[in-house]
Amino acid sequence: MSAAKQGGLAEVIAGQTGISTVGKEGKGLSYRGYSIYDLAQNATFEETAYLLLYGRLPSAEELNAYTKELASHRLLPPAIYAVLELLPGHTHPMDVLRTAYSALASFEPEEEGRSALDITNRLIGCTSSILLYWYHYQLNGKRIDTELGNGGIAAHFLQLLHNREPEEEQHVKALDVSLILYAEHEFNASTFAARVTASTLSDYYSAITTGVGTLRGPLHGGANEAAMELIERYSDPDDAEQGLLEALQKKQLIMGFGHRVYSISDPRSDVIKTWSLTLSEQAGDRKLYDISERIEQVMRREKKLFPNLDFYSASAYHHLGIPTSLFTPVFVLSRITGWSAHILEQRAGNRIIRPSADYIGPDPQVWLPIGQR
Ligand SMILES: CC(=O)SCCNC(=O)CCNC(=O)[C@H](O)C(C)(C)COP(=O)(O)OP(=O)(O)OC[C@H]1O[C@@H](n2cnc3c(N)ncnc32)[C@H](O)[C@@H]1OP(=O)(O)O
Ligand SMILES: O=C([O-])CC(=O)C(=O)O
Repeated sequence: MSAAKQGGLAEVIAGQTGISTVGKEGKGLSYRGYSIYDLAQNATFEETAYLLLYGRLPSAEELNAYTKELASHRLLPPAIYAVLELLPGHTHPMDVLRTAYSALASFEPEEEGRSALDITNRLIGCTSSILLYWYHYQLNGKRIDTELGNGGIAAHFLQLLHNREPEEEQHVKALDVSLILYAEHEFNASTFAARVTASTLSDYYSAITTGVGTLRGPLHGGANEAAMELIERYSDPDDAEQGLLEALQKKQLIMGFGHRVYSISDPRSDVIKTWSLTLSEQAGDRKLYDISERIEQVMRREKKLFPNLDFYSASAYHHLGIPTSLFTPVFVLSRITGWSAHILEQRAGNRIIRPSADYIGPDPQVWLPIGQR
């Protein structure tokens, strides 16, 4: 490894987990032993959340009760709606989520007989309410009813976003699959950061807001928004190829490509790519998909790099009518499950996470009184 490539805890085993594995060669992604492909094909997001949080698949009765429980959390305390109304329209929606979670901590703290699991379910259930109440209020001063809709998390999100019941069952399914794919990924940066916070015996909300803040960066969850900005820059695939070659010549990072663990492909990318194509064809508009595919070809040819989950999520979300600034918050809606499972696992076998550093600073110095410096 070159000197420049040191750091970032690359390939360091930083602990144990029973929640998910990306496999030894980074291609066998599974949650609690279930392949991501089986889950994306057969499960719902609620079923996946249950699996991650309770450690096993639910029975039909348990799933029904759990889905209802999550739906019972859509109403927020009046003070939270008031806080959301105070946040200006230029606030990044990730800041909105972080702030609302923090505010909720003072109204529904962990200490008052609420377990971390209770709060997890509360946050999964009310995240769309937080995000879309703020979004509509800032966009057109409208105070939406956040309890609307009978469906699960994906249907609720789309209903609040578009102010109507989702017309296309395929749209709900596509978002549901995306939430499954985004739910959990071992010791990624935001999960690891949340575990560090949990390891100090801090409260659950602090660990979750740590996760939100860490996910926001474009090298991690923020890459889905950056990927959309990239794709939208180009008028057609040839334009994209030319633009990309110029960007690579300038040594620019192409967001939505590469991965710390995977070296050949991200197993989640094929699944979301298929959905991106389905949604594009359904919309009768393949422009973004075709541009994305050309970018993928150029990245493979020029850099031997492959799209990660964030890349085709961008065009898929676009066809679901999700504004780009809400892409990373949708990632949060899903990843709360993974973060929470890890916070619980960390607490169950806790030892404070505190690595050591290799000191490369100055040799011991002679103290100079302030007047002599
Ligand atoms: C759901 C998720 O969070 S997935 C990750 C989302 N993030 C992104 O898509 C951001 C773009 N990708 C990246 O920045 C990186 O690939 C990361 C952050 C995902 C992984 O980082 P690292 O493991 O540190 O990758 P590393 O820097 O070692 O990459 C190896 C080489 O490939 C290059 N490279 C890696 N990704 C990219 C990229 N997206 N565009 C251009 N070059 C890249 C690096 O510059 C480096 O080149 P060098 O050896 O000449 O310096
Ligand atoms: O694992 C990582 O480093 C990033 C990632 O793909 C995720 O968090 O889903």
